[in-house]
Amino acid sequence: MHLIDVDHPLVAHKVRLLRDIETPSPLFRDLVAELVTLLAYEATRGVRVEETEVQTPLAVAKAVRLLDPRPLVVPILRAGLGMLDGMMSLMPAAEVGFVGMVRDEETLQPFTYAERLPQDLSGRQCYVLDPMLATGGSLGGTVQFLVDRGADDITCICLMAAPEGIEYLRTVVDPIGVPCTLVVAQIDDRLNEKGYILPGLGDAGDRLYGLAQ
Ligand SMILES: O=P(O)(O)OC[C@H]1O[C@H](OP(=O)(O)OP(=O)(O)O)[C@H](O)[C@@H]1O
Ligand SMILES: O=c1cc[nH]c(=O)[nH]1
Ligand SMILES: [Mg+2]
Repeated sequence: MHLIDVDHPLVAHKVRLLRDIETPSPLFRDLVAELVTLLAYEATRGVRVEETEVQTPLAVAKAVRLLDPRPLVVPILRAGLGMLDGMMSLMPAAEVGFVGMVRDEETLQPFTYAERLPQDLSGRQCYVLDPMLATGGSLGGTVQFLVDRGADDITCICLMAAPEGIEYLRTVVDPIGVPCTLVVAQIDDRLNEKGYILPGLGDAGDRLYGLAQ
């Protein structure tokens, strides 16, 4: 697994605002979208393109266009949905598949309650979105879904990751042998006893959309 820890002062500035307990949901949502576009710039560096030409008003220029099949963006609901618009604004031609997962707060095991992915993902580049990589169960489970459908190139984009989650993801991804990149804005210190990232930002889904019952 290839790890990219994005080191950029604007990213760090926005992460501070995101962490702040005083940041209200509307601003939190805007910050998540802004951060995603900054991370996506790094994450899509390897997006597959083919050479073509374009007619300008003056001459023919060499150019590139996204290669088919188009990339697939996969937000992990709920919190990953907050990252979708920012990603799609950078890559509007991409398609979108959905995975809904929620952690059991006692066992910390993810429960899959929704899944809408293309049957055949062979030859597709997949971009998985989830702001938080804590134990890694949710992201690891999603990567496994994609690999089972034939995905052969996976990039995960997270805002915050715990070292424990990164190591767990490696144990899922490395034996599979599919190229996988993890792009993160911030690697935090550790998990607390309830599986929350420290210092983190709390529950990303709740901060985006309100308290879940
Ligand atoms: O790495 P893990 O230990 O699996 O934890 C991370 C998961 O927890 C959060 O989702 P949550 O289960 O709170 O669901 P939500 O997005 O609906 O709030 C987060 O968005 C990740 O999906
Ligand atoms: O810190 C954490 C861990 C899991 N899910 C979150 O939203 N935040
Ligand atoms: Mg949550």
